[in-house]
Amino acid sequence: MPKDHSALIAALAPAMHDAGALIERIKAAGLTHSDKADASPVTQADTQAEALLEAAIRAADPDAVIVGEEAVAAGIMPDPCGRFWLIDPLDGTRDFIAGRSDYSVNIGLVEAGVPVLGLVLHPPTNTLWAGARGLGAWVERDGMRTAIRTRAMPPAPRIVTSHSHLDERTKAWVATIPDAIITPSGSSLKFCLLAEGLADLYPRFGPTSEWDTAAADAILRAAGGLTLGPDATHFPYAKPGYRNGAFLAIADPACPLRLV
Ligand SMILES: Nc1ncnc2c1ncn2[C@@H]1O[C@H](COP(=O)(O)O)[C@@H](OP(=O)(O)O)[C@H]1O
Ligand SMILES: [Mg+2]
Repeated sequence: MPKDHSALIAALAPAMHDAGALIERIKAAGLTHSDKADASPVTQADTQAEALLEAAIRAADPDAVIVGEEAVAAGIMPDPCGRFWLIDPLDGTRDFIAGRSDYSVNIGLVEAGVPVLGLVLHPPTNTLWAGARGLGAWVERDGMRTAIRTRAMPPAPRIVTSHSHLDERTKAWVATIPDAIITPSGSSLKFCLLAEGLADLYPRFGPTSEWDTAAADAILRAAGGLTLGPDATHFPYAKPGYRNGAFLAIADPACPLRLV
């Protein structure tokens, strides 16, 4: 029997901090990066952090199916199934390489196509967001845990968009929202801003993979928000190749906005 969600988060949180510390050490020592087969960048930090996180999941959940971004890049991709973990050891690699601070470490658990548990760490500040279906969501800063919740939609909504991959369709959608305040940000931290009640909408038309979004999406859902696909149903996981199409993350579930 796998541990319950609360015990899994407690067991994995130390590994999240260890992965963050490892990434910061590698950054301080001077980064080199190479390009993967899909031309996206990878650093030593990505591969070493993924090995650490995969070992931690195996220790906490011995029969786990684990899908890691770097393992997939190396040709190891289990088929989507009813229950599996997703690891993105360093999301926002372009921002990381560019010297910006919005990158994150991500572990998510998907059950029956729904992201039900997530942990997201921001290495530069050692901030950890976590949450699970039925448990709520929280953030830990300086060892202090605070419960988090999404906010009601304000008259001037804050919209978060990708720093590195902002496409024309996303720009066009954002332009239709009156009085929007746009905040560019890298990585899954955009979902965390919604979960924490600091932003309202995260539209994304360009492609991502499920490891980019599962952990933080689980935290957003646990904090009261939702993520919808273009057909206005809950954005599903366990898709072929773990490929994400367009989605709209929404803080306030009463918000009527949709992607199309
Ligand atoms: N063309 C593309 N195809 C698939 N994923 C893409 C992509 N362009 C960006 N991404 C994903 O978007 C993530 C970055 O998100 P953001 O732009 O919000 O910072 C990247 O994560 P990595 O940095 O882990 O590779 C990458 O996986
Ligand atoms: Mg990523």
